Amino acid sequence: MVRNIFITFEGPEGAGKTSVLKEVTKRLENAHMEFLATREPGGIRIAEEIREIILNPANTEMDAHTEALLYAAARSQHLHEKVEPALQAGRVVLCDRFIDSSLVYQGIGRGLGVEKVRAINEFAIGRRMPDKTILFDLEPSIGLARIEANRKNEMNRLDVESLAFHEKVRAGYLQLAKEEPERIILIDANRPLDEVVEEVWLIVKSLIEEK
Ligand SMILES: Nc1ncnc2c1ncn2[C@@H]1O[C@H](COP(=O)(O)OP(=O)(O)OP(=O)(O)O)[C@@H](O)[C@H]1O
Ligand SMILES: Cc1cn([C@H]2C[C@H](O)[C@@H](COP(=O)(O)O)O2)c(=O)[nH]c1=O
Repeated sequence: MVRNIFITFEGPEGAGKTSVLKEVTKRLENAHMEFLATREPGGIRIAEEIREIILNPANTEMDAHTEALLYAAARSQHLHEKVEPALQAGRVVLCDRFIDSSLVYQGIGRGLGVEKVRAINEFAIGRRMPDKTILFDLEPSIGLARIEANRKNEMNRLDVESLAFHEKVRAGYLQLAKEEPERIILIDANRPLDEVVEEVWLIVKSLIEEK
């Protein structure tokens, strides 16, 4: 049975997207589901190399336009090389971040404007949008504290932005969720990890079953 569905995980830093994706992946494996779990920026060699450049804390001189274009370039390559083929093969695709991250981090956080950032992304990805997006909502101070508390988590060039930047990002996500309630499912990420995993698993399972 073809179950191609494109689901993205979005949210501010430390909201738990990566941790939850890992657990959901295990459950999909146990259910013998054909799926691809991937991330942005990255997921393939070229995009991982672009990721290194964007997130390197030493690259302090990077202009906001350059940053937006690099994210869009990584997204284009990742989409065409990995995501589209998986969807065409009938797989469930789960992706840790996608276009909404650019709309809020570059469009709102950096102040480039959502519509300008959307336009360069339309060039990068055409009409492809996620079927559903799970938005992990969390106060940025809590997410950043989670990252800092775990010494294994390195702070990247975006993590070290001011709290005010991260608060704009969160507000941007909540605004997007208001504008697109059909696509964006808002969840409260300020709960114990196992509770969040359970909720997200039920959402993913029902989306796949509805397909
Ligand atoms: N619900 C939770 N409660 C407490 N700690 C959590 C929870 N979810 C994740 N964490 C911890 O917070 C840190 C960040 O989690 P994770 O990497 O999953 O977040 P993320 O949303 O992917 O962050 P980023 O976008 O910055 O990569 C990790 O140390 C993780 O163990
Ligand atoms: C896709 C995308 C990401 N970002 C930011 C968000 C995070 O700070 C980093 C990615 O790190 P993570 O640990 O994998 O979450 O990049 C962005 O600003 N714009 C984007 O399009």
